[in-house]
Amino acid sequence: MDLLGAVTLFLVVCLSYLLLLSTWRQLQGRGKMPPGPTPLPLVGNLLQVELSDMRKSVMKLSGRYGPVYTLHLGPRRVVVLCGYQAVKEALLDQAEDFSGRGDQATFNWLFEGYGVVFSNGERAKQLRRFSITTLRNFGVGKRGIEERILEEAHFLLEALRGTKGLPFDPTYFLSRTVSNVISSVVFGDRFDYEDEEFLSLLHMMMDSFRFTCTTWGQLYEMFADTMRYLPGPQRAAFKQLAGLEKFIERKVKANQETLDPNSPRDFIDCFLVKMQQEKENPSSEFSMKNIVLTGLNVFFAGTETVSTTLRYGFLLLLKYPEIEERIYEEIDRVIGRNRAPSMEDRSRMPYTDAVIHEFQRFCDVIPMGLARRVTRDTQFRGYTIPKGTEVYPVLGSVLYDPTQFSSPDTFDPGHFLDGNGQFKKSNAFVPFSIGKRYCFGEMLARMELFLFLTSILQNFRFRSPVEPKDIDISPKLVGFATLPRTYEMCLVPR
Ligand code: HEM
Repeated sequence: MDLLGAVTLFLVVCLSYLLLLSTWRQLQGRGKMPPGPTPLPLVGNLLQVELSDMRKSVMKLSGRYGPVYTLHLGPRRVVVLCGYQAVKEALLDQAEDFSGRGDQATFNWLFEGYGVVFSNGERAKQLRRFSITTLRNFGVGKRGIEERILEEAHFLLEALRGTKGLPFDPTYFLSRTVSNVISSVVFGDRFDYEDEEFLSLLHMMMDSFRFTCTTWGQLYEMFADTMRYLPGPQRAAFKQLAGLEKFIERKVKANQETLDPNSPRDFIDCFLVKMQQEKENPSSEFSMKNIVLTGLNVFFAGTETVSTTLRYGFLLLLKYPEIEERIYEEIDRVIGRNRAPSMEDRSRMPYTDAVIHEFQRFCDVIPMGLARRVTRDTQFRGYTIPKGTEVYPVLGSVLYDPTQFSSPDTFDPGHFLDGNGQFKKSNAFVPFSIGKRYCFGEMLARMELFLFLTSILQNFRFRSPVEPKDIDISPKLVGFATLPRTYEMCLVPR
């Protein structure tokens, strides 16, 4: 055998060994893990999923392997939970076991386990408790924030009047407005709609969020360890996240310089005060890194989710003008034209409430949920899931569960109405997830959705520049989030 032959043989033997080792490792850890498609070495189940629509893929696989199964996203082994029953049994009935946080690879590039959303254990407990209390102290879930939302609605209506009935893309109208509500809490003030820095922050949030929904973003979920060092669209997302981090760092510094511990102005001030109070406590999680990343978590989570829901919801109303018509009737009957809407009106507006619930169900903004992790070796439905294993509670599979909703693929507010036209709750309404790590922005989000929608429809009628029958309400991207197609609309004063 010549030298070339010997080298080739050596390489083939090495490669085969590596492939066998990788397969053996993947299979070995399985024990009594839930069943699932057999993974290939290195790439896992890459060939069994459609990266352009992970929600569809994971739901299809559940048809074959059942509501609880194991999936290999490249080298990442996750347990997938599909359907109302499985998600509820895990996240509610075994809440403590499933209370850990899993990875979201794009965001992990920046967060690395810090900040309230992506932390685990004691850090997550301290940051979550603090964040909930502080938001409440700034009026979230109470009258205080309602006034702030209505004030912001006023600015929005003003800006919308400026469109003068001409077609416009509502994306930034909505994100500026929504973002200003959470900005008032986190930074103590709203931004002017024309503020260049504000617009660039919104772009950074929107673009990095969008990246997580693309095929490339899903590929990154699988091969982040390698791809993070390679060129590609992921680098633009990192740059946007870094830009957001820098902005919050500057805000924290400015607050530090002018802090009066006796009268905290915003979330950041409260965190700074807590840092001072706990500076002698070695197990305190109130650190510089956590203030910046928690501030960014709340700012980001409070912006993209609500504005995407409204944007998708408006498209649905353009498609179904008869539904819009019924909301007008309810607004005119309950609120009238001479005063602003209030949260007290909601219980007397079952149809509007049902439409908003149906927006959230149909839009399925976070379709795969935010990955969880089991906090200890966990017995679940006869399987053993080892401590630390990641879990995907597929919220979309609950929101579209045919055992819970009569016609899940149809946009129908009737899913939330009883025979008398009264609002009907559903346990499968889980866009904010459930259990120990459920979204604590839920109250705020629901107030914003109701007050912004009713304020706009009290003043304007929607018109679509294209025929309703030609409007495509299927999503443009489905990945970490579900995003609607880009569209234009016109507003006619009522
Ligand atoms: C339509 C609006 C919203 C939707 C659909 C939504 C959805 C979600 C979902 C699915 C999770 C994961 C929960 C889990 O793992 O169980 C979550 C977590 C979270 N959300 Fe929201 N969210 C919305 C609005 C907001 C708002 C307005 C805020 C601002 C306060 C916010 C802040 C958070 C935070 C901080 C977490 C992490 C909680 C934790 O890890 O303990 N969200 N959200």
